[in-house]
Amino acid sequence: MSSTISASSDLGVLATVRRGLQLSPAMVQGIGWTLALAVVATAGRVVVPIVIQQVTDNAIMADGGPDVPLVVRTVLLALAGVLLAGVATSAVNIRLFRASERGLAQLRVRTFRHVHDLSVLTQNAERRGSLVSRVTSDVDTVSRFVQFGGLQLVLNVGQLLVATVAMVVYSPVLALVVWLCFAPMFVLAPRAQKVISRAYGAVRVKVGVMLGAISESIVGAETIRAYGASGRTQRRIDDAVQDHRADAIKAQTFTAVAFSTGMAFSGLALAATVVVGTLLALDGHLSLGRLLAFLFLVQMFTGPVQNATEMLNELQNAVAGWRRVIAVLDTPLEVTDPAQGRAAAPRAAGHRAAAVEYDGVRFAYPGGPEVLHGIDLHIPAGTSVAMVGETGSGKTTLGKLLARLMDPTAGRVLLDGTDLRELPLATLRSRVVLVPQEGFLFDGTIAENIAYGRLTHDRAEVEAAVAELGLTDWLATLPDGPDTHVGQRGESLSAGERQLVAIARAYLADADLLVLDEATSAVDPATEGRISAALARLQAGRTSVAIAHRLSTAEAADLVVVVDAGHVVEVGTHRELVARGGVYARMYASWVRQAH
Ligand SMILES: Nc1ncnc2c1ncn2[C@@H]1O[C@H](COP(=O)(O)OP(=O)(O)OP(=O)(O)O)[C@@H](O)[C@H]1O
Repeated sequence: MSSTISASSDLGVLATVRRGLQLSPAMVQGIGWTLALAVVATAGRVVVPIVIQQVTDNAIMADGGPDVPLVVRTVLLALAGVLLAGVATSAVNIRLFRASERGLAQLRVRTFRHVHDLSVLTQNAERRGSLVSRVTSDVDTVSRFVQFGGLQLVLNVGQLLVATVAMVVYSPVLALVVWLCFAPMFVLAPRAQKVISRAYGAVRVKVGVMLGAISESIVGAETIRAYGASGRTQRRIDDAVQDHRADAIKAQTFTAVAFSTGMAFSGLALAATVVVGTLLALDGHLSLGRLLAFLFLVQMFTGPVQNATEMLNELQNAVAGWRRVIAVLDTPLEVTDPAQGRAAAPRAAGHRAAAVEYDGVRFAYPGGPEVLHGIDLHIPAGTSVAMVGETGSGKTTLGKLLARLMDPTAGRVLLDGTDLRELPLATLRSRVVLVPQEGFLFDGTIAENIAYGRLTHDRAEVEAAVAELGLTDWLATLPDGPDTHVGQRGESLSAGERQLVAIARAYLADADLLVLDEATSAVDPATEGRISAALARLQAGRTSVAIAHRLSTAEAADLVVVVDAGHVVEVGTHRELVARGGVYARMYASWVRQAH
């Protein structure tokens, strides 16, 4: 059964951060030094209040009148402290940037590889645009936090601690007053954090939906136009954008409320300090210098508390992003490499045909009914097979199982007696090649697209393959020959030309077993002739299973397999099956009637 990717992992905030950091170890490399530098940077910030206190109490208010040399000495010392703090701050910045970029690159690569390895079923279940958003925008929210918010968090926590220590040293009573003013916030903050966290989680999900809708409308632009569905598509995108907007505003509103609440508490703390501090000073419990220094310290204290809401905002966003990335990484791979991971068997020079066996194969698409009901079928090595049957009978599903794009829900598919699940994927991919109806062409030249079959850069190999398939003349008719650009997804080529490129690509891949999903698009007779000839050469000496849409393919095949409603109902040569007068004979008779 295919697993679908959950919208978001349900790990708690701390667990998410811990897991996120484990996934990008480079992010925390050298963090000890960075934290040590951060301590220096924050300690430097407390220099100014201390200087104010020292200068006021010991120099300006000195018993024998102002002591100017002491002022100069203290200020110079302070200057050195502030400079050191400045250098430490920029070092922290640079180190955090470098580490986070390295870590995020690890995360992107890891997530992308995982997405790539997920079975086609899982990828289908999750809208592709949404997957793209996880590798891009979700990782970016993590990056924003790690690079900016993370630094602020480190510095602010340090500043909070340093300010608290200095306040306690100067006046424990006033320090208590400040803490009491903020006490309600410390109680409220975790609750606010939960609400904000949920709100940002919803925003991340909506970003995925929005990107999904937009990318689908771009990929399917032709169909949308052809069916005059622009209005409907536009409405779907508009709705997705509006949904995202509504959720983003909600999340931002929560953040704004939290921020202004923080401001109110800060104002309260400052006012209380002025009142209580003045009373203490009047009673002679607090010097003027200490009172002045304290006012600065309160600012140092409130700064981080106010920033905390902003950081909380970024942290929430990052945690939401991290959770969605983690959910992708936690989706189990279905089509896994065999646990023992034997190295790919060295390829014998030249190809050799492979025997295929379906052994009690059953299959159901995720959440759907069973579509294959116990298939038993033996295909001898070197046979060309045509699978025929009504639309929806299960032919393509049988082909996909053979290329192990997914695994059967029960039973086994064997290649030369080995269960496909036990073959290292590298071996499987080199031995079995699926030629889909519409082979995906990448933006590049024809030669590059053919070379994709073997990831070769050897032009001679490509040209030899083209020649062996009898396509040299055809290629010469194109504007730039093999260097003709195919455009995005091959849109500058005709459907027939795209098929020829796909055939040449498969030929170069030199597999032992070919799974051909026959194209249904009609092409002109000349191209049709070329395709048939090239296909015949491609199939020669190999085992091939064609999902046939034309009975002419079945006529030419060694073996015809008739699939009906998820069962194999007839197997034999074309002649045998016509003579048997069963399902195939009826299909053939009706095809002959239509064709003539
Ligand atoms: N990705 C999918 N998710 C869910 N159900 C699917 C999926 N692909 C195919 N099916 C269902 O599985 C059944 C078999 O489909 P399959 O594509 O194998 O048929 P087919 O014989 O190849 O049809 P056609 O000749 O039209 O290509 C159908 O009922 C189809 O609706």
